[in-house]
Amino acid sequence: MTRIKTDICIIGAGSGGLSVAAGASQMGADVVLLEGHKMGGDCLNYGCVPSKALIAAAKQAHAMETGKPYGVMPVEPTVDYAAAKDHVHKVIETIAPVDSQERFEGFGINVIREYGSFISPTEVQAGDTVIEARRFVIATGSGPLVPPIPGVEDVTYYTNENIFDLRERPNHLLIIGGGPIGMEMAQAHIRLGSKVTVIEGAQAMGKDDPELAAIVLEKLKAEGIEIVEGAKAEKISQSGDQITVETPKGSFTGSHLLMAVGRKVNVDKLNLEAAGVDYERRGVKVGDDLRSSNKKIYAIGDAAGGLQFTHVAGYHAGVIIRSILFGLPSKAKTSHIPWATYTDPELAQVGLTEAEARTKHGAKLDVVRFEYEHNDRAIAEGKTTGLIKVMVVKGRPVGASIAGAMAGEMIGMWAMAIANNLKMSAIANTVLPYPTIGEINKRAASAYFSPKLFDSALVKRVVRFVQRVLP
Ligand SMILES: Cc1cc2nc3c(=O)[nH]c(=O)nc-3n(C[C@H](O)[C@H](O)[C@H](O)COP(=O)(O)OP(=O)(O)OC[C@H]3O[C@@H](n4cnc5c(N)ncnc54)[C@H](O)[C@@H]3O)c2cc1C
Ligand SMILES: NC(=O)c1ccc[n+]([C@@H]2O[C@H](COP(=O)([O-])OP(=O)(O)OC[C@H]3O[C@@H](n4cnc5c(N)ncnc54)[C@H](O)[C@@H]3O)[C@@H](O)[C@H]2O)c1
Repeated sequence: MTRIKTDICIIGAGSGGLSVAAGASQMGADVVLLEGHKMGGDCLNYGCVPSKALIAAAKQAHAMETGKPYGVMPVEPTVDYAAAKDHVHKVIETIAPVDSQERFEGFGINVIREYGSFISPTEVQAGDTVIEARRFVIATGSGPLVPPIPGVEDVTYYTNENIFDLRERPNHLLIIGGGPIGMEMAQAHIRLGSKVTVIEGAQAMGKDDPELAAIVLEKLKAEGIEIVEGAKAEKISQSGDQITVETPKGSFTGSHLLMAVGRKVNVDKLNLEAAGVDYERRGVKVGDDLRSSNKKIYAIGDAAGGLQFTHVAGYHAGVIIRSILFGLPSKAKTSHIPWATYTDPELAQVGLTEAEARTKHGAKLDVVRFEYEHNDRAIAEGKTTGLIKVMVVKGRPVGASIAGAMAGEMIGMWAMAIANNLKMSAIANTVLPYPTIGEINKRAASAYFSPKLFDSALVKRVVRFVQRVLP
C-alpha cells in the first residue's frame, strides 16, 4: 500500500472535480484527483456534450424538411443514424483533451484512475493507495435512476449511459420521463426518423413555468411526438423485439425504451459512514458553504443534492476554492442560477418563476411579457413562436422565463442582471444591435417602463409644460 499526503483530494473528475482541480493546482495547492471511470464525467461522456451533438444532427435533418416557407423545396432527408452517432463521438473526442489525464497531470496534479472510498475521516483509499488530505471534495456526480417498475429487470432498456452508443435507429422509441433528458432525446429522435412516445407520470417539463412549457410542448407535439401526461409507468414487458409500458392512460408499445426518470447520486462506493459524512437519497447533506457534516469534506455538483447542471458544478468549484485555498467564508446561492432545455424552441429559466414570485412577493410583483412574433429577426428567421416573461420587484428582475429560439443564450442577460442585482434600467439602457433575437430582452425591459412613461398623466403634464417654456 502506498501512502500520500496532500492538501486537497478530489473524488471524481467530472465538471465539478476538474474545475476544483484546475483552479486549486494552478493557485499552488497540492492536489490528488481520483477518477474511477472516464475523465470528464457525465457531461462529456454521457450527458450535455453527446445530447447537444445529437440534437445538432437532428436540426440538420429537420431543416431539410422545413424549407418551404423560405422558398427552399423540402426533401425527405436520408438519415444515417449510425453516422449521426459517429458525429456525436467525434464531438466527444474533440472536447476530451480538455478534460484529459495528461492535461491535469500537466498542472502538477496526481491523477489516480481508481474509485475512492473513505477509510477514516481524513483518509481515502483508491486501489492500493491511501490518500491523507487536509480537505476532501466529493464530486462524484450522479447516474441514471432506474425505478423498480415491475418487469423492468426483464426488458432491454437504454439510459443516457448507453443510448449514445446505440447504432441502429429505433423504429419506435418509448421514453419514460418527460424532463429535460426525455424531451431533448424525443425531439432528436423524431427528427432523425424514429416514431417517439413520451410517457410522463406527472407533467412534461414540469420543473419549468407551465405557460412557457406549454409553448414548447405544443411545438414538439406538432412535430409528431406523442406525449402522454399523467401516465406513470406501472409495468413493463417485452415480447420479441416489442416493449410494452403499461400506465393508467393505456399501454404503449415500441421497439426501444429509454429511461429518463431522474438521477441517482453516486455515493455507494464512498463509504461515507467511515468519514462521518451524512447523506440522504438526494445526495450528501451540505450547508450553503457546501461543507458536509465532516467540515473538512465538501460536496459539489450533482453529489451535493441540489440543481444538477454542469454550470452549477463549475460554480460550486469556485465557491469552495475560495474557502479551501484562502480560508475565506464562501456560500453558494441558487437565486441567480440559470438553466436551459435545448429543445426547439428552447426553454430557459433564471431566478423565480411567475408562480414562485407571486407566492414570495404578492402585490409587489410586476410581470412583463414580450412575444417573439414582434421581433424583426425572429420574423426573418421564421422563429416567431416564443415568449419572455420577466418577474420584477421594485424595479429589479427577480426571475426570467423564456421559451423560444436561442432562449438558452438569451437567459444570460437576466442571469447577469440577477447575479449583480442590476435594475431593469440597466437592460433598458443597453443598446443592442438590430436585428437580433436578443432585442427581445430589451423590449421586455421597455415593457416594464412603457406604462410608467406613456400612461402617466404626470409625465404628459410635464412634457406639455416644458414644450411651452422651451425656447
Ligand atoms: C443526458 C444528459 C444531458 C445533460 N445535459 C446538460 C446540459 O445541457 N447542460 C447542463 O448544464 N447539464 C446537463 N446535464 C447535467 C450534467 O451532466 C451534470 O449536472 C454534470 O455532469 C454534473 O457534474 P459533476 O461534476 O457533479 O458530476 P459528473 O460529471 O457526473 O462527474 C462525476 C465523476 O465522478 C466519478 N466517480 C463517481 N464515484 C467515484 C468514486 N467513488 N471515486 C472516483 N471517481 C468517482 C464518475 O466516474 C464521474 O466521472 C445533462 C445530464 C444528462 C444525463
Ligand atoms: N439541458 C439541460 O441542462 C439538461 C438536459 C438533460 C438533463 N439535465 C439534468 O439532468 C437531470 C435529470 O434529467 P431527467 O429528465 O432524467 O430528470 P427529471 O427529474 O427532470 O425528469 C424526470 C421525469 O420523469 C417522470 N417520472 C418519474 N417516474 C416516472 C414513471 N414511473 N413513469 C413516468 N414518468 C415518470 C417525472 O415526473 C419527471 O417529469 C435534470 O434535472 C437536469 O438537472 C439537464
